[in-house]
Amino acid sequence: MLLAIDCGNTNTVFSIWDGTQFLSTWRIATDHTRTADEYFVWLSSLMAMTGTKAQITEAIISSTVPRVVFNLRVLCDRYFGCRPLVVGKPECRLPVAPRVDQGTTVGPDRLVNAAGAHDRHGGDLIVVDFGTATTFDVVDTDGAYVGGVIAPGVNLSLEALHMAAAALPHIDVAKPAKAIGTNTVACMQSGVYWGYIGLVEGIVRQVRRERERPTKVIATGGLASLFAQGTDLFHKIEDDLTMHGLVLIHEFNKETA
Ligand SMILES: Nc1ncnc2c1ncn2[C@@H]1O[C@H](COP(=O)(O)OP(=O)(O)O)[C@@H](O)[C@H]1O
Ligand SMILES: CC(C)(COP(=O)(O)O)[C@@H](O)C(=O)NCCC(=O)O
Ligand SMILES: [K+]
Repeated sequence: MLLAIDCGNTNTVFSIWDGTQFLSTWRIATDHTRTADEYFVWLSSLMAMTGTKAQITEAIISSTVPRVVFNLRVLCDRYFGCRPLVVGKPECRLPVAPRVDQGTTVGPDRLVNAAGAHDRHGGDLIVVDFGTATTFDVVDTDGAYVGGVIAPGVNLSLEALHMAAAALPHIDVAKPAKAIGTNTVACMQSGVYWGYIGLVEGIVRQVRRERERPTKVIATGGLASLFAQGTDLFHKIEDDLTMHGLVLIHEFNKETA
């Protein structure tokens, strides 16, 4: 079975793919000091507690945090006896090569999202991923990642408000009942929620103007469904998009080996 690992700047997600479906998905805070042994204790206790019977023999990793890859590699080697494929490394091939400036490094999560979304929806696409940063990945008709947009993430924006202004509390993102807030928290929620809807709609409008062709918008990431309540921009919301892309890239590399 395949262990697929999606490491973001905030959270790292582990999913087990049995060849047909995901058996389980678990999330842990991203921490580059976590050792292979710690990952294994955590993983094996979750497997035992949920009765997940999985013989892991293969692994694929996408990480936006380069420092965590070392310990994840050790995890795969020591406990699962395999060498993981790491997206972004030369030995990991992509179904379609990205078309970007020479010498640039695209976040592996964005390459994975592009592959996963194109497999499900075809081109042309914009994938919006609400992570630590909010990314917009533009996917061409043939599935190539051709660029995009990186905007500050929703929680980063809230954190920045709280950090910079003495009277503004730490709050969670939520869809406010009204745009006009009648208390501090409601005002902040409105600023971030409706400000973000404006950001997403504005960026998509501008990208579509540059692309001059019909382009579907696919959203992913934990906050996608919350923002879908404020706009009809999204053709589809897919929580498992990155994981789907990881499985796809793994299969592609096996087939073309
Ligand atoms: N369902 C959710 N509801 C509220 N906040 C969420 C949810 N899922 C993720 N978040 C928050 O969104 C931010 C991005 O999370 P995540 O998608 O895991 O980012 P990354 O992939 O960059 O690690 C984090 O601050 C996280 O706490
Ligand atoms: C933009 C990102 C920080 C998003 O990461 P995430 O929010 O998923 O942790 C990541 O994709 C990244 O580090 N990218 C490198 C630069 C680029 O994609 O062009
Ligand atoms: K991500």
